[in-house]
Amino acid sequence: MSESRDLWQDSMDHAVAVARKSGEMIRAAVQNQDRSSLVQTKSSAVDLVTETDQKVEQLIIQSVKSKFPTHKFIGEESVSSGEPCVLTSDPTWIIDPIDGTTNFVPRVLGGVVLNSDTCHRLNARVVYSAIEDKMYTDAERGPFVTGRPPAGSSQTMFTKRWWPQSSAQQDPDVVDKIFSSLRNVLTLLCTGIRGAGSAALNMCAVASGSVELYYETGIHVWDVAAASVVVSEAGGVLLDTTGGAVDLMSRRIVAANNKTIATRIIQQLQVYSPERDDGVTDGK
Ligand SMILES: O=P([O-])([O-])O[C@@H]1[C@H](O)[C@H](O)[C@@H](O)[C@H](O)[C@H]1O
Ligand SMILES: [Mg+2]
Ligand SMILES: [Mg+2]
Repeated sequence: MSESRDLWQDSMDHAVAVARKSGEMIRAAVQNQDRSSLVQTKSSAVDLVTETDQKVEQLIIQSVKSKFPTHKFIGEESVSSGEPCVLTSDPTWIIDPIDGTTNFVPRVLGGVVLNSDTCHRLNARVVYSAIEDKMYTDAERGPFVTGRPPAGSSQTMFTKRWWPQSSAQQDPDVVDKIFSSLRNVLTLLCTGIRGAGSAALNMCAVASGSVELYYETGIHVWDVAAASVVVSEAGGVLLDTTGGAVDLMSRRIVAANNKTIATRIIQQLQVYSPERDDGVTDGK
């Protein structure tokens, strides 16, 4: 085994182990009737964080630091507390301790509370649906081949549901663009629309072939970093909502079963551009 393969395997093993520990913490919090009293807000009154999000992120960071002291981090709650959101060429763990906090708070569960993390540059990644106890780690096994054609199939009709999603928006112009895009795509033949309340789980649904498409603007790098690797490895397609190559810091993403489906939807979308996660403004 090469040195980089060893590091990849070590990182994957560690990510899986710490995701399982995080899952125990999340499930214990779900049993705790009082946890909604620990909810705070971040960038706006509808941007929620709980004590569990913060504790899980610290658990992951401390655990990874003790195993890989030189690795870097981009964590949702750390960035929210003022840490930089910068991707360098160093191995970097991109952490979303709970993806789907707005479901976690009122205990609307059903598999939408999860932990995702990824070690950028090694492509080690884990998306763990803590409530379902389902680990999305390997495109060759597990949930990806349970009788459904996975992403990457040649199916080009919308025979299944597809999942657009939007986080809360305060800007009426942006809301107009969201509804206009939705009106355009609803006129295409599809069997229905859904949203799990978790960007990462929506993308894993594309990877596993449960749905054909997911798109969203306003997500952050930690919402989609790990799941992007899962989609790619399952043979799916990732693009920017502009039709260009996906840029994880741009906060825009389309994940689809194949390029034909992605392109048909992109033609219907009205593009808007939230402030990038890395703060870069030059022409993007
Ligand atoms: O805040 P969080 O629960 O980690 O992540 C959110 C979820 O993925 C949600 O589905 C998506 O619509 C938001 O854009 C994300 O920010
Ligand atoms: Mg998230
Ligand atoms: Mg989160």
